[in-house]
Amino acid sequence: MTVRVPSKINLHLSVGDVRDDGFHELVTVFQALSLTDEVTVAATDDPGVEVYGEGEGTVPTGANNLAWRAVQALAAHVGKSGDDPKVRVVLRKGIPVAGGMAGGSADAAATLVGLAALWKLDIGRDELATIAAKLGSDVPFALYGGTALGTGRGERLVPVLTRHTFHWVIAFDQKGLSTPRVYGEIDRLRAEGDPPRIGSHAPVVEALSSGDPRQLALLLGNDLQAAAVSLRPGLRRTLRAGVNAGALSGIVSGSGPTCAFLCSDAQSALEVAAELSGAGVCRTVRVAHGPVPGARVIGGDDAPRPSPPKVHA
Ligand SMILES: C[C@@](CO)(OP(=O)(O)O)[C@H](O)COP(=O)(O)OP(=O)(O)OC[C@H]1O[C@@H](n2ccc(N)nc2=O)[C@H](O)[C@@H]1O
Ligand SMILES: Nc1ncnc2c1ncn2[C@@H]1O[C@H](COP(=O)(O)OP(=O)(O)O)[C@@H](O)[C@H]1O
Repeated sequence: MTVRVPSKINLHLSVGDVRDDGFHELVTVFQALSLTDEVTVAATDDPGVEVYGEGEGTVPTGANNLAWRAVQALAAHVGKSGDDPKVRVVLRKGIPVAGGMAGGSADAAATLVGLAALWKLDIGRDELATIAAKLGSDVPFALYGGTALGTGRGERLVPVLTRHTFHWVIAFDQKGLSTPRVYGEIDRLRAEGDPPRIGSHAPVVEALSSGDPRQLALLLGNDLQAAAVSLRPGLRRTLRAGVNAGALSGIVSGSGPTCAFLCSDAQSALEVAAELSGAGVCRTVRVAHGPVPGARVIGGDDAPRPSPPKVHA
């Protein structure tokens, strides 16, 4: 069973204070993008995880892989527990690792959807979302996709109306940034001074319903950007280079270090991507559009072997 699953960016990421459980209270607007991973789950006598593409050779393939944690969580939920569920998970990754685009969360969500189909479970997306939330704050969104307002630690979702397909250029950095480290850095910056905080999400939601990328471009905001830039100062140059290349605006995606640039249309995105590639400020440049749907089965037992993730335009 093969599942395609989107990455995400946060069009708006407002980070509140740290809670007693160590998580920060968030108000965020997620958008799912066409930069995807593909996850195949199959019954096997040789259980485990294989990783190809982004992160091949560095992403853990053992019990720490979020996809494997999803296998165990779903097995426990449906009473199939055993030490080692007899499942093989193959990840074909197009989403940058530790990039702030929720690739690990995407793989966990895809594994839940793929296994539910493989095991022919009578289980809805909302029930999967309760399991997903225990695996990580961003996992439920990868199940639903689209554009959504996230609250709590990001796991409580309501859909947001969008009237437009938005076109993005995505700049991958040389190496990833750890999410807890970036949250720690924003706490440190706030303890030392008072970095500006982004305002309400309401104007972003309005811009999404109007569908005007120019209006949306003025409103993109991320409270974690200051922390990501503090840990990775070169991101300032990347953000400038995207705008100089013709993007309407640029933002650090979630906890970074990936940068996302909003463009006026598909043609402009191709031009910005070409120019940014030549600027020497990042490892890889991709174009993507959003919103796209959440994790969905694209191939079953009888289907032809799926092609690798389509990450180029
Ligand atoms: C920042 C965001 C924005 O969407 O995504 P990424 O940029 O990492 O993809 C998320 O909040 C990341 O969500 P996710 O990566 O699922 O985080 P989790 O596994 O739940 O938590 C990892 C760690 O991040 C910190 N964390 C996460 C979520 C939150 N609301 N407050 C936090 O402080 C905590 O230190 C936690 O231990
Ligand atoms: N399936 C997976 N894909 C990517 N990373 C994973 C996976 N499972 C576990 N990890 C670990 O989680 C960390 C964060 O991964 P990722 O979800 O890609 O980043 P982010 O939280 O920035 O969006 C990685 O550094 C990696 O060690």
